[in-house]
Amino acid sequence: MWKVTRFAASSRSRLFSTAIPAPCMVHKRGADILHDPWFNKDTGFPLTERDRLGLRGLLPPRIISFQEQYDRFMSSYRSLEKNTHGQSDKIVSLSKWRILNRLHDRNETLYYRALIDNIKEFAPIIYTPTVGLVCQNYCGLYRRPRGMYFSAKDKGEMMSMIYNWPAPQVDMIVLTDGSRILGLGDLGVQGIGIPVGKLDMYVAAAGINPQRILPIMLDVGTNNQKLLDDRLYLGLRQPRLEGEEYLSIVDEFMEAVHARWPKAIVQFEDFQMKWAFETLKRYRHKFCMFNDDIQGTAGVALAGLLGTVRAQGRPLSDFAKQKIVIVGAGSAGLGVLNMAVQAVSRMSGCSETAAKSQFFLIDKNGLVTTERSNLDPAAVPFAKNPRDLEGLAEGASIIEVVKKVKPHVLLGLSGVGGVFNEQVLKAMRESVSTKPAIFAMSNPTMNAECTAIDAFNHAGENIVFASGSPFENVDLGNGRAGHVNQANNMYLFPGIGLGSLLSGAHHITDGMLQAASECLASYMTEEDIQKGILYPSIDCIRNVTAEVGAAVLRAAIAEGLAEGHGGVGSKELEHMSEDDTVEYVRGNMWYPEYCPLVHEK
Ligand SMILES: NC(=O)C1=CN([C@@H]2O[C@H](COP(=O)(O)OP(=O)(O)OC[C@H]3O[C@@H](n4cnc5c(N)ncnc54)[C@H](O)[C@@H]3O)[C@@H](O)[C@H]2O)C=CC1
Ligand SMILES: CC(=O)C(=O)O
Ligand SMILES: [Mg+2]
Repeated sequence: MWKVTRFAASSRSRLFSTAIPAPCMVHKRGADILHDPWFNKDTGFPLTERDRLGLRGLLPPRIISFQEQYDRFMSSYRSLEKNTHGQSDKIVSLSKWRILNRLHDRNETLYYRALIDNIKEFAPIIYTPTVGLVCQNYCGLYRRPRGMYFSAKDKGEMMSMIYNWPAPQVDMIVLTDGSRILGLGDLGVQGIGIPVGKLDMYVAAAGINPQRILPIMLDVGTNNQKLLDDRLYLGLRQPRLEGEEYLSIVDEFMEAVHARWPKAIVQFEDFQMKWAFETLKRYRHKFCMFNDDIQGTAGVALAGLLGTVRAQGRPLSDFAKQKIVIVGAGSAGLGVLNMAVQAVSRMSGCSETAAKSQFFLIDKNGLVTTERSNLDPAAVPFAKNPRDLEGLAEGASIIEVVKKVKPHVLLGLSGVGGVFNEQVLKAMRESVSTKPAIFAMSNPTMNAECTAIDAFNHAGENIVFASGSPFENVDLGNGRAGHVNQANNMYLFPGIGLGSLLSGAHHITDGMLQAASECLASYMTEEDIQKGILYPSIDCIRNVTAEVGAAVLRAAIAEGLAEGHGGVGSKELEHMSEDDTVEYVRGNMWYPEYCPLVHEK
């Protein structure tokens, strides 16, 4: 099941091709085209197109090639880096975000080419950690809308509103209600930055056509008093809707989307825990949707946990013997626990009840046991019976649990920066593992449970380390480096979305998600794993996504759910070999290059 294969190292930097891409129909002319980032080529419009589209005289006469436009942009970006040198991280990051965002607003083809070719450098700006800062400062940064906003005041109108979106077809939607943005809490309407950033990753990693993506903010109010008091706040100034009132808004939105684009995939993102689980249960058998924080995160964490077993030089079946402490019993932590327990049970043949014995769950009130009152129903199955705890009591602290359990893995999804303090990290030196693993998965960087430097300094140089937001590798002296992995759901959600889309399945099953995780787990070579490298470099993300997408597609075919997509039917899918499926997925990835524009009245 867990085959180890090596795929082409990088899909980066495709050459600037000379083949002429297929033409693209445009319903506009003249200045309207220049103001539409989907079609705009700025100074790149050739003369024939300037004539055909009524652009003559609206642009400076010299025609600049795509390559030259790209070089100009990168050179402005490098100048900005030089000019902001020495300023605070916040100023530098926001300046970088602004210059990228301006390009995004102006010319999407050039923007996505720059993003794809520099993904390692730009992902931390358009995605975590800078996207968190952007959300926090959204009202001040706001210049023009991106995506759609459905608010509680739109009740009864959503079925017609959805037709206000100008694109005829939408394939991928990322939806948030802004209630738990990264580890930053309730940011209300300002959370729209997250769907925008996630969909940028969809375009860059999965090659979803940017004309077919739709970021959505469902504004049902906010409980963030600071925002409610802020006169610049752009969202509804009311407390969040609760209960049936809340669900009726989400129901109406989901029906509206489904009515216009029945095949679109909807990714739920950064919902507070109660609604994350409730909406997943409510919609997963009715619509083609998934919750990235619960399901995408689980798959990435499981791949990393299995990599950790391999890094210890042990067979994968030893996963069933690993003691794992999970700090954070929210949507992400419980998602990981659910998937990990299922994997243990599957791999060892034991019941899920038996499989749970190796996991220890800690939340803000400490170790979760059956003695806890008012425990969230989603956490109940993982509460420990105090009889099995050999001295650990309900509510035991992280340090108490780590000292007693001596876990192989300490995994944080608490949203609390620094909870893996010096004492906790030092206690990991007593781990029963020769290569203990520390996963500080909370985002953004400030909310990571510990820094990479602290982890290697305090827990020892033999650890395996992963964080949700990027850290530099750690210099261990004598030319040695402590490798920092980025355990982030970005390695899976683009492939889950793309594979599901191409399968034409009506819903996303556990089997499809498991296939995604297994594919990621088997991506790394033994040699990399021995160096503590659990995940591929983000430079390879397009390749990873093609593999993951194909794995999801094959799982849908195996389950008899694949109905096909865009003229490729279920029979054709069934007859594809494994390699054909990967090529089929790859062949469906959009790549940014200027296509000839043809005006259609
Ligand atoms: N790396 C990745 O791919 C992902 C990372 N995350 C990150 O995980 C974090 C949590 O996300 P959710 O589970 O959705 O949030 P959540 O709000 O649903 O859950 C947070 C959990 O942490 C617990 N907690 C809070 N303070 C604690 C403390 N001092 N000690 C121990 N536990 C504590 C809470 O009781 C709760 O169980 C966020 O920072 C988010 O950015 C989430 C999804 C993916
Ligand atoms: C990565 C992600 O989805 C989160 O931190 O919520
Ligand atoms: Mg998230």
